[in-house]
Amino acid sequence: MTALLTLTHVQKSFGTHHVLQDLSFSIPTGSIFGFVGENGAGKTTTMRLLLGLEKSEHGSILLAGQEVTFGGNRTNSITGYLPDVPAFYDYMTATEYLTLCARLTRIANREQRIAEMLNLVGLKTKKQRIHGFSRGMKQRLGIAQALLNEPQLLICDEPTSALDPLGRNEFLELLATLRGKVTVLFSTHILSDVERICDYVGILHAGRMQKCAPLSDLRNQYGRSRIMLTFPDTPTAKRCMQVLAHFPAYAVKNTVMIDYQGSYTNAAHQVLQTLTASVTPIALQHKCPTLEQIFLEVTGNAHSDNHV
Ligand SMILES: Nc1ncnc2c1ncn2[C@@H]1O[C@H](COP(=O)(O)OP(=O)(O)OP(=O)(O)O)[C@@H](O)[C@H]1O
Repeated sequence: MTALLTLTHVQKSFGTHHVLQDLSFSIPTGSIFGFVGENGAGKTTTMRLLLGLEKSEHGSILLAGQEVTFGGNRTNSITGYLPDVPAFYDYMTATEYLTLCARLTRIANREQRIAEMLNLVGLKTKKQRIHGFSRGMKQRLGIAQALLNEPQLLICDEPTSALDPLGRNEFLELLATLRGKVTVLFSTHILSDVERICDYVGILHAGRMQKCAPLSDLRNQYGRSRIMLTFPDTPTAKRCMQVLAHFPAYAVKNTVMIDYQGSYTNAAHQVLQTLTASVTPIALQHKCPTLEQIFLEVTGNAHSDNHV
């Protein structure tokens, strides 16, 4: 794995509040990296450090082999940034606005690059002014702007939080098309969005990166896989609990949940072999651990009462 971005032992405090205590992690080149943490965990602070907008007390940040420094803007030429609600000059059209940005940042081949970006994000409106854009269109224009300078790293700070389900869906599909072309740092509270498009996940908690791994590894390591049996009624589910007395199972109304480790096939086989004819389920479902379960476990917020 080659890493585009590496943070090593980064510390950042505001007065006596130690927000980042010892933050170390890497983002593999070309990946979509889901950056998650509770409110106030320090995600925005980390992104501001990556953009050279905050000064750390300790540690180093290397982006594409270059040191990121406070107030320095060298690495910003290879970084794109998309905030949750991007601001524009609303009286302009998308093309006018991108032309202004391209002029300010001295981008070569302006016209061609702008046309490519508008095409990439699917904004075909030539004459419409930005004030008439939906939130989703504005977010897509935000991506076009952030990608204008062909960055190696695209930082997105809660980019879907202000979007409706349709806009969110379109936005995620667009972000997923960037996989392998741009390395994306995707900060969000919406864990289902991370599950949908990210290959790597970093969980920030108590000033440190508690876990940083491919999502598939976290699924294997954390969270419980379950088998869910559905019965026609609650009494049958209760009878099933008696039959499965030696399994780590619990009943919720007419369903029975069974935790298992290892192979799903083996676990399902054992359960079905143990069941008797009087407790035949009407459905059997395999429940994979969700990122939410994993997140709660890693941050120490998982409840022992595991009813779903
Ligand atoms: N300029 C500042 N001065 C003082 N405290 C700050 C400053 N910026 C951030 N903080 C504090 O640092 C902590 C981390 O804030 P940050 O915005 O980085 O968290 P976050 O993980 O992005 O949270 P959220 O998910 O709510 O946006 C918070 O307690 C916040 O109040």
